[in-house]
Amino acid sequence: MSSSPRSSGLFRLSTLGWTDALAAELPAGTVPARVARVDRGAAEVLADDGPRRVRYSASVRRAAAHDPIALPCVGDWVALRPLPEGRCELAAVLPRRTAFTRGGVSRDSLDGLSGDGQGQVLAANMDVVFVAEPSMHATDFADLGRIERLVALAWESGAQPVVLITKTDLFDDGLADLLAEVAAAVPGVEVHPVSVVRGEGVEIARGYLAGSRTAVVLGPSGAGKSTLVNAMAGEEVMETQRVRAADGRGRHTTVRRELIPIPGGGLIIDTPGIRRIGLYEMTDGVDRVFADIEELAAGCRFSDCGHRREPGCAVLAAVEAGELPERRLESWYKLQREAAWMAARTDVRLRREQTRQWKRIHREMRRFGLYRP
Ligand SMILES: Nc1nc2c(ncn2[C@@H]2O[C@H](COP(=O)(O)OP(=O)(O)OP(=O)(O)O)[C@@H](O)[C@H]2O)c(=O)[nH]1
Ligand SMILES: [Zn+2]
Repeated sequence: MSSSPRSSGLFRLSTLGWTDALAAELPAGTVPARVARVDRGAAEVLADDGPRRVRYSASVRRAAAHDPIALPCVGDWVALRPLPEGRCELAAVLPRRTAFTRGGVSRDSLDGLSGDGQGQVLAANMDVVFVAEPSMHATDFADLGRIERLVALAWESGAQPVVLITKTDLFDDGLADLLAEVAAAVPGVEVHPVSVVRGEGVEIARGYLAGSRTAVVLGPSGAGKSTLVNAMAGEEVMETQRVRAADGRGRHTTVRRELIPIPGGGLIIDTPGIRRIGLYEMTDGVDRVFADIEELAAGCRFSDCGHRREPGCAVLAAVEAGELPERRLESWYKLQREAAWMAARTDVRLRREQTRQWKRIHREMRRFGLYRP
């Protein structure tokens, strides 16, 4: 991989977000690149000399088989190791500064909760998480519960959450009320109306990328994520309204997840709409979304108040007084339950993992004649 002065590789890398801190993590004999897209066992990366498709090294594949979190994902900085004939392999994923991780989804589900305790990283090393929620979706208004869930995950990612209420041109009346309701659902988070049709909010969204910052856009299918990314990039970079040729049902959906450099600076990651997004391991993501309720709870008579029927409950009093929507209280219960369930699953998974490792060690000891039960 030559980096002639003409191609000014370092300049190119810095526009992709490369920093000295990252340079310190780069293993000897490798060169850096940023993942623009992943598919089975290979990634498209942006290196100093342009895009390339690279396969995963054996050690990356092994790590990923052990824990899917270790799989390269869009936004990752990776180390490429040169191979013969000018090819190279993806030899390592550099430590992630931030990561948006959702709980794994499996077939078994319990009480409406599903997951196997494993996570999937949807995007890494972003500074901002845009939570895109349509103001109108079919006949429904913006889903506040979905916003709360995605913002909790966004806080947990380590990046700054920003809510974008999209397609506001479809909304005649009451937009200001809706925006106020959304703002109340995510205290401390900036909320902006966006209409690509009217060209509203696009510049505000672009402003978050100033200084080679990276943002990811997450939200349900049809939220207008790709349309917004196109407007920000000023060109048709994502396929929108793509008709599925095979069955002709006319469903449009983004099939590729991509890291897109924005003219004028910054990068944006588009993601396919996800129907159900489970919580992953939570530290304070849920607490931050419900900071207002946490604050109210400090005023409950009992310090272990469950806010269900206890006397002197300040949370229930706020619901009674119409200061706290009951919907929001229910949403808090639900996300707390899910976070606790996920934590329990993670514990089970870790224990199982340890047992597996012990069994392997015992097997090997036996093989080498070191272990006699
Ligand atoms: N009225 C209106 N329609 C919009 C706006 N933005 C996007 N749309 C339309 O909404 C539909 C979905 O837009 P997309 O950009 O494909 O949505 P997406 O969120 O990327 O969807 P997935 O790729 O399935 O996740 C398309 O028909 C767009 O033309 C907007 O600001 N106003
Ligand atoms: Zn209480």
